[in-house]
Amino acid sequence: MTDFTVTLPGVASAAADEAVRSGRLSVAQLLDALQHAFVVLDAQGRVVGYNTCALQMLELPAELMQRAPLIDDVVRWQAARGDLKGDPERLIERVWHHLRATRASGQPHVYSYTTASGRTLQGATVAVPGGGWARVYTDISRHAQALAQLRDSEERFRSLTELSADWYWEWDAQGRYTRLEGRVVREQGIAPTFMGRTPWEVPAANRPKPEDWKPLRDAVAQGRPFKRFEIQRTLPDGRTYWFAISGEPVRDAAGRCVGWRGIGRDVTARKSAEATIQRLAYYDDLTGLLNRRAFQDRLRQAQASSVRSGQWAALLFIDLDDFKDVNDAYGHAAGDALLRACAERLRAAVRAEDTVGRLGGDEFVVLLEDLHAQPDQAAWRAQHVAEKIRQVVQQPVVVDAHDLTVTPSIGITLFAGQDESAADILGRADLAMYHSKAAGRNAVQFFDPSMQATVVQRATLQRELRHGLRDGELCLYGQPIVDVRAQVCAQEVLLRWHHPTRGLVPPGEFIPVAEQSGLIIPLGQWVLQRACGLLAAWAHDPQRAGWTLAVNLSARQLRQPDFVDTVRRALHEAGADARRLKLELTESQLLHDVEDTIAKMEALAALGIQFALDDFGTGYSSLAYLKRLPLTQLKIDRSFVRDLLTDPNDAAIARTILQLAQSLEMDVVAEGVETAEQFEVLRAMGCRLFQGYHFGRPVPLEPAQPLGPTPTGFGVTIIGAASPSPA
Ligand SMILES: Nc1nc2c(ncn2[C@@H]2O[C@@H]3COP(=O)(O)O[C@H]4[C@@H](O)[C@H](n5cnc6c(=O)[nH]c(N)nc65)O[C@@H]4COP(=O)(O)O[C@H]3[C@H]2O)c(=O)[nH]1
Repeated sequence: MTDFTVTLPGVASAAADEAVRSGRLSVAQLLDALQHAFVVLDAQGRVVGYNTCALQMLELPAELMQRAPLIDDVVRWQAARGDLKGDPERLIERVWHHLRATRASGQPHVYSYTTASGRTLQGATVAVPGGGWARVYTDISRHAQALAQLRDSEERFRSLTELSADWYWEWDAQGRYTRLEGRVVREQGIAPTFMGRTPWEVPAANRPKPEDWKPLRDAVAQGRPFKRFEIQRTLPDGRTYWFAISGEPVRDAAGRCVGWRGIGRDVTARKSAEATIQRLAYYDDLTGLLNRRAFQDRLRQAQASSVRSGQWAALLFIDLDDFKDVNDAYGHAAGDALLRACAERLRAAVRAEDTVGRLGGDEFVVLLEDLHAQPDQAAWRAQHVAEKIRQVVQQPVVVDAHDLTVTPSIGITLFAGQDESAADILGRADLAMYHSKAAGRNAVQFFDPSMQATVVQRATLQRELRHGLRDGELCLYGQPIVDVRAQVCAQEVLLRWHHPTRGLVPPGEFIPVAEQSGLIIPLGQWVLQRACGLLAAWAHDPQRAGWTLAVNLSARQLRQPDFVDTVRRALHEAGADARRLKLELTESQLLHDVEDTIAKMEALAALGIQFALDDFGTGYSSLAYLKRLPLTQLKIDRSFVRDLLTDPNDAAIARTILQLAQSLEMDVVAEGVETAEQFEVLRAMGCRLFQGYHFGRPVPLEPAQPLGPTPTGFGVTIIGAASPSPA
């Protein structure tokens, strides 16, 4: 056995090199210490050197190696033991081929094999000067094992993604897909669309808006894991599918997020099952309307929201009269068709935000929310909708060439708040519906008798108002507006209705009825025409020629598309001076469709018409918005004037309005001035125009009355009787 004393530059440390050089450490010992096996062959391929590690690692018997065997014998021995697989003679041929190739090329030959005992060795053969070879072996069993495990795990992962509905994905740190794996990915052909893009860059049916992606993008931005983020996409073949992705950040050694990985799961089947369950659980199969359970839920929500909004809501209970007869006479299929037609008509008769349900059989329910803060106004609106429903339901439905007609009996109840159960409310509406049936069917009844009375009264009033307008029962009164010297400079037109049996009906009672029924349009037009007529007549009267005439406008009038033309025509036909006409609006009227309102006001202002803002201070006017309107006058609401002398708040409000008007270059009229003291205080505050009982109550404007002295002694001239008329 030869012991080598060679220097291996770069392999051993300088100290080891020194130790070897000085003979204190043999190369064999050094390689033993490094856990490398070392075998040296001479030019004939005979083993001329080896270290202890070679015997252990290669598991070669010392007797064999001490005989200085040919490499051929060692190979035969190893093949016989099963370390090397194949025919020994062919193996020997291969060994020699590599030995020669190594010498010819000067390059080492590196190879690995697994012994019969399961050890994986990596060998490197180098040609050494003088014609021999050195072979160094390293035991790489642990590394090979780890590699095999990794291969196994990759294999398992691959079959998992092949067999399951889940797929695997990886993103870079920006959330762009960098890897997609799995059968589903292949089958759905999504990889070309996804790769290199973030999920939010690929269109999704359920997330059309950028903010729909916020939860996912936040998780990515903050490096947080996320679970089951659901996305609905349309496949290239047009089918829709749903998937849910879950992921976690991948971090580098410093803990920085360098990317993401996770799984995507096809949840289409679950989604469609959920949709079916939802439909079955909440919707009526026949009509697609909400079923009883879902409707009761909505009713409870409506109760909660009425608490927040302070608005009344109504529940309408609709039962079809004699529906059973249709079923008996024409069969169930015809009955079903009729129910479906009714459902459609109900849906069409209400606003999109109202709720329609079917409780079963021929019983339908309609929920109307946010009707009004006042119960009687809410009742009136509910009645209006119920009447519309009554009309549409009784239209014939053609089924199998038969004209089928049913009439509805409708019960209404109003509710606000959560003091009663949804079942109670339903019960009340149901009871009211029975009253409708008892009252002869095809009718609408309220549960609450006083509500019923109000609604009936209003319906009567509406009918009578229509007749009253036709029969000349309405007339114009005027109330003077005076200046600081208490001289009349304008009049406000106030409508009066001389009812044949009820006497004088105040406008507060009939204007809302006229507004709701739409009668306000012809009524308002009539007022405008008469007012213009008056202005034209005054133009020839030196005492009144300088007066302006203020006319109240309703919100609905202003919303008429041809409103500007209507006013222009009224002025033109009467031959009145537009500069003498003032239109009074309230703040709430201006809130509706601001741009349209401004456009109309500007068109009218261009004709010379002036605008006053009535009841100022009681609404929500924003100053920025006030500045945009062509207003010339603010009217301080009489509620502030009433307690002016006793309530410092009201005084402060009045003063502020005056200052505000001054800065906006507008006039101010103080309304409801009833005493000389109020007049004095307001005058001292800088108010220049006044209106109120102190100067004159509203009195008939037509036919024109002779002017007379004022009873207040302020030198005010009023039109009409010398004594105040009832307002
Ligand atoms: N307590 C008190 N009240 C005073 C005093 N001075 C005047 N009033 C009353 O205050 C109301 C002023 O009219 P408004 O604020 O425009 O309020 C009007 C206006 O909004 C509406 N209205 C009247 N005529 C018409 C009209 O032709 N068209 C429209 N759309 N609405 C009208 O009806 C409302 C009520 O009118 P009226 O009952 O005539 O009531 C009038 C008038 O009689 C006072 O010193 N003390």
